[in-house]
Amino acid sequence: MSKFSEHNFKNEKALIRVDFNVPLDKDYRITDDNRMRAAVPTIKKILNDGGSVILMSHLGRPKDGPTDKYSLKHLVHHLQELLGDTKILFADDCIGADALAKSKALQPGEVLLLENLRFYKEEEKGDEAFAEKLSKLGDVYVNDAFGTAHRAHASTAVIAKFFPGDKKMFGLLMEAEVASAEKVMHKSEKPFLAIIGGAKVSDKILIIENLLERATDIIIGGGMAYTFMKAMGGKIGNSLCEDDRLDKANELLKKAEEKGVCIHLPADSIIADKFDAAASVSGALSNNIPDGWMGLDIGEIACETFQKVIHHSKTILWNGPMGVFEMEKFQHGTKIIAEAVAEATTNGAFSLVGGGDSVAAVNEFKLADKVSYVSTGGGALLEYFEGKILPGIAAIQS
Ligand SMILES: Nc1ncnc2c1ncn2[C@@H]1O[C@H](COP(=O)(O)OP(=O)(O)O)[C@@H](O)[C@H]1O
Ligand SMILES: O=C(OP(=O)(O)O)[C@H](O)COP(=O)(O)O
Repeated sequence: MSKFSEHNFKNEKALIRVDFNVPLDKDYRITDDNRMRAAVPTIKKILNDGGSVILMSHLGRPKDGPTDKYSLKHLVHHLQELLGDTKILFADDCIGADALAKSKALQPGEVLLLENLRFYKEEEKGDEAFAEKLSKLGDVYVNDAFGTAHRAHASTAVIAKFFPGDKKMFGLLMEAEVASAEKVMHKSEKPFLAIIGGAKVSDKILIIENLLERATDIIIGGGMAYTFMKAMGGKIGNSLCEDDRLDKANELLKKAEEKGVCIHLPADSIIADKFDAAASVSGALSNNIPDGWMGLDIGEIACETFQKVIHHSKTILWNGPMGVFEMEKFQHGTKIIAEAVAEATTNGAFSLVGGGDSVAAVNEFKLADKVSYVSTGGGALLEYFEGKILPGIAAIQS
């Protein structure tokens, strides 16, 4: 494995796996370009060295080969805006004669964007022959797709074997993602707090289990808190609950006690009479929610308790909102937690925020630059903190 910043790309064609899997509206306008912007420093360093760049990515989950809806051609215009004067070409296939000819003719300072890798089923299958064909397009392989690092696909993992050790490396984004995730996972200064929220316990069981080995405190908020509340004998009305996970919730609580990890659940909640922005709203203890009502945000007591825990922590990992923050009436808790994490960061804590909704929340509250690191990974970051080896990382590090 070679170090990106030490590599001189002059006259080289760098084949970069990026994660340009960005959300598009019905008119193909990009509604969140974070992942594209995050790849720009890597692209610019190569161009500034006098190299050229071939970008490959997936977009969405196309099932039936080439589909206009999932074409990366919709991204060319925005990429041009992000890269200014740089000449950008598009190949309407990611392998084959046209892609090969365009990559061969690419001049230093130019960028070639390839069509969606997932138009070939071989990509997701991790097909070796397909990976080898992709590898022919560049002299150096750069993996900058942290958002897709949990996939053992042809372009994210298998392709690495077709490049020698000094011609495969992480890009700047991947380096930063891996460094901040490793800092939290393996070098966390204590007290280490994990804030886990969002809708479903089932999505977060493995991460909680793994964090029980490392964290000092775990705050559990959002819809998933009510499964824990019910498991402890509470009355949760119509709040979100996964009845098939009640035993698991109890098991996690017991394990936490045995390991001396302090689990913090929201003592009180903002409750609503329906899941609707126009619902009637009231407050209740989270273990005594009246029938017909549901907890959609954490309450004031919970906010205060959680703020205190956040302020005395030195390492903070945050994944998942505290309530239905998409509706204004239920975003208070998530906002308070975001502000507390930002304050703790100002006071010296290291904070890592990841997951689509938590990142959307810190962006909405304009706090993204007040936390230590905002990850571009959703599933990838979760799997990392579940303790899994991410194929996209392993393929470069091995
Ligand atoms: N109390 C709640 N009841 C129902 N849904 C909730 C509640 N709290 C949070 N949610 C929902 O959880 C979703 C986010 O969960 P999740 O996808 O796990 O987070 P992330 O993307 O940050 O990992 C949001 O759409 C939010 O509205
Ligand atoms: O958006 C992505 O993951 P995420 O929704 O977990 O953040 C990545 O681009 C991976 O996409 P995939 O889940 O279709 O493999």
